[in-house]
Amino acid sequence: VIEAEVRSSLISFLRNLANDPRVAAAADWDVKSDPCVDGWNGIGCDVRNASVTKLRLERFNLSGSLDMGSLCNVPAIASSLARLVLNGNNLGGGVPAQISICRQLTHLQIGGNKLEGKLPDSLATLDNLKVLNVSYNKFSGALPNLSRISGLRTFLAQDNQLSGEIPAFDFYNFDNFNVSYNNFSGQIPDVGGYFNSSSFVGNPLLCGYPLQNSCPRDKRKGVSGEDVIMYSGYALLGSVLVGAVGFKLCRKKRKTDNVDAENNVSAIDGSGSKPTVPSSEHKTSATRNRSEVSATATSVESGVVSSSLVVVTSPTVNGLRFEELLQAPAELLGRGKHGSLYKVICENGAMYAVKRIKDWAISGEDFKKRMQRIDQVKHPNVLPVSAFYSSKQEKLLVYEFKQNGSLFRLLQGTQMRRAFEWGSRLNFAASIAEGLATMHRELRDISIAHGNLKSSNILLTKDMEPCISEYGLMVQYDHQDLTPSITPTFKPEEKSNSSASRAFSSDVYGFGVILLELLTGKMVHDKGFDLPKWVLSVVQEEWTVEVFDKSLFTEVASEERMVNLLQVAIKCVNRSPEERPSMTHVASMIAAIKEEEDRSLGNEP
Ligand SMILES: Nc1ncnc2c1ncn2[C@@H]1O[C@H](COP(=O)(O)OP(=O)(O)OP(=O)(O)O)[C@@H](O)[C@H]1O
Repeated sequence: VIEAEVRSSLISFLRNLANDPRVAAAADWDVKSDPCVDGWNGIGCDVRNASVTKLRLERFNLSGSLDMGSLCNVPAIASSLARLVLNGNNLGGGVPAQISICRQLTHLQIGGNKLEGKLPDSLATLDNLKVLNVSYNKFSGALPNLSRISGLRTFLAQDNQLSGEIPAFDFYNFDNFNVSYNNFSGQIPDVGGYFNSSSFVGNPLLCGYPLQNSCPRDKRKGVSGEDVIMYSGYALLGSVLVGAVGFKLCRKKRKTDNVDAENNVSAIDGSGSKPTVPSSEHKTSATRNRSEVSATATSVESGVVSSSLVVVTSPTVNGLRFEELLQAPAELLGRGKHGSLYKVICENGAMYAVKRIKDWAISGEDFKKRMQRIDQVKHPNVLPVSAFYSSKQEKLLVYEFKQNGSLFRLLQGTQMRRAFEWGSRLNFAASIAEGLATMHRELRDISIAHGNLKSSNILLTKDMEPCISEYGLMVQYDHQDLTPSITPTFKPEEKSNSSASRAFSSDVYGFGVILLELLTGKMVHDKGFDLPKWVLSVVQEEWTVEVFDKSLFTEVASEERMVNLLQVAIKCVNRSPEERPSMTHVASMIAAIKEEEDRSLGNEP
């Protein structure tokens, strides 16, 4: 039964929306009845949790306004409402900023109304949004920085009076995109060939590909980049380093036994202003294979000087300076359960991905040892950490930024009929297995597994080779301590006698899921979809061929080897961790399949 507060807020929202008592009455919105049990018109529920998840009133003759406050200020609604669909009515007024309190919204569809004013900036904080349709309204002004919503797949804003520049969207992620017939200006961000001019026409001041009119030369640069910088400027380190007014980067002696990151707690809190950073010279030795440098932060409050950043020098990060990292604009790329990821562009053009993990209960010394041990194992299919930083509250891990994205994105593109052929998929499987097997072998003695293996953590190098990122960032399940720090939601319940072997077999499970994604073209990230379960049910019905990605059959792919790889995947996702093979075994099974594939290709006329 839906609680009274929810019912009365819904009634208030719906009555404002309808602006006509007859519509409200006809829709059975009655505070004395239950929206889920008595089936109010337009309301969708999750009956098990007694919560309202959808509000769908398309072409319902509504002529009122959006009173988002009465809806979203009720926590029980804000935490459950995923879809608000009001297309094709006569709604007027604006979109109130309180809409962002409804944090679970995945679909906001308010196209074909008479809504007006500026779209609130708070819209850009709706991190779960996948579909946003504001088309055919009277919206004006600049768009909020919607490019920060990494999961956005559909953005429809055609036929409004929107102006300003188009945010630097990553068009790769979009299934639908349309901003035609508005007043947008400036250069169109790189659409990467995913959308044609029909998505942009009818904006006289817009220029560049895919429109015919090229941009004036001096305006070409930095338009969309500035947007990103404006939004994100200093977001990363500004928020990390409040309270610290002076930073000095100093070269330290090679021995780093005095690096005690726990000391610098006082220099750090989580609020948000920009630190002042006096310039200082620092160069790492290019001749040394591995050197360590630490940056020093001084807290005004405490006067404590403390070490912070450890740069693990490699050819790609030689010369990386902490101060440069601090000053570089940072763009938020993702905010997961366990940390946020930022893209940082240094002055020299070098790009880094900085992972910020909060509340990892590991001592600074242990963290440092852990990172250094991981760094000692080198494999071409594993992305090394370039630098790391530790305080009691948070850890920062700096990686090279990989512009070609992740396997997750590659597979998503495949769902949109972009080619990813069988041979490459098999190579991916073999390379990831090799990389993971090496890491497992070398780090088994100190029990460091990956901990969060999934296709978005498999990045693509510039040669489109896969590399495993974020190895070992997750605290392991300690047997005594029953707080599982990281367990991807798709994993089955596991009962293992050793936390270490549990972590390694979890990686094998994660790898099995990646294999299934490669083979089926379906993504495990889709909420509520249990890919291993689905595959097993199909295979048990002896419809094995049905599981494979249809696009694989357009080429001469060996069905036999696909089935062999599927069998490896099924072994990996065994619900019992003890039954799963080791990664070394998995890698050798896949290598054998690959050899067979190569032989068969060689034998072909
Ligand atoms: N070094 C990198 N270079 C380029 N893109 C990266 C890099 N590291 C991660 N990404 C991408 O940035 C996005 C956000 O990363 P993030 O790690 O926050 O997401 P996630 O893997 O879904 O979450 P989590 O790892 O916290 O479970 C992902 O799409 C990921 O593929």
